[in-house]
Amino acid sequence: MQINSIKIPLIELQNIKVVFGAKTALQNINLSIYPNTVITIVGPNGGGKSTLLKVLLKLLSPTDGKVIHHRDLRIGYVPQKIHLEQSLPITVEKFLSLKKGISKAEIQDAIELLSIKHLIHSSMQKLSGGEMQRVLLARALLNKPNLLVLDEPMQGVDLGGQIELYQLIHQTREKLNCAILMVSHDLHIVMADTNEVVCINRHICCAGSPEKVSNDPTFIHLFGAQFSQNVAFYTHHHNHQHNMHGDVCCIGNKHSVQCINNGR
Ligand SMILES: Nc1ncnc2c1ncn2[C@@H]1O[C@H](COP(=O)(O)OP(=O)(O)OP(=O)(O)O)[C@@H](O)[C@H]1O
Repeated sequence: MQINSIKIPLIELQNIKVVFGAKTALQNINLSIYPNTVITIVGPNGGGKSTLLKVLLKLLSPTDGKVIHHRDLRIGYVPQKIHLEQSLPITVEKFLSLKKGISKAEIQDAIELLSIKHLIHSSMQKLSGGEMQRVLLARALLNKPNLLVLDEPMQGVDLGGQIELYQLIHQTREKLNCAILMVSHDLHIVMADTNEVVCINRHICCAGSPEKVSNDPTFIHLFGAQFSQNVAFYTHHHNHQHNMHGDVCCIGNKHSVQCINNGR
């Protein structure tokens, strides 16, 4: 059975609770991830985001609750960072070929999709933050995932690189038609293409569209009113607006003062 119906989740979390010793890291977590959707998980440090990813990926068994993976689920996972042995240099090409059961053609496809051909002979240990993220993304795509899980993909990447990397993630999603689940602090960059934001602080504090969440008092309390306004601004989806005379006054993300005022 194809899981292209919006009704069948790729992953379902039911009443998840995770306790570490005396500490409750997560409780009452109910979450469904549907095909072709983009979910961004936000929350304060120590709020349980990484723990939630581990539970989702079945790397950690919850203390209580159920994790249901659809049988056709194929996950591509981009971790926050990987540990590389400095004394054992490995090229990008070799690193990508370590994944079992993957053909040379599939590696080639991923290299082209992520535009990393110029890096294939480079040592993994010498890549910049942005280059490393591209390589990790290429590796995650090798098994043609229908769910891409990204744990803070913009960490260690400079601002210009972040926008470029995010565009690559966006293109990848369009090409593979996959769902994306991402933990990110860079809401102003990722929000525009996010269908749902889930704000976690041990439990789900608020969830919904970026517009809805950025106006939620809990979100404003956690992230501040100014930040919340920026998020609302970046979630403005139209690629143009008209002024009172009917002329187009902004295109893409480039807004003139006039159109911002008109938009309010
Ligand atoms: N293996 C563990 N043993 C004990 N406590 C843990 C363990 N893993 C996580 N914790 C605790 O659970 C809480 C949630 O941690 P988690 O790493 O999931 O938060 P986070 O939202 O990802 O944080 P950050 O934004 O700082 O990465 C923290 O208080 C953390 O100290």
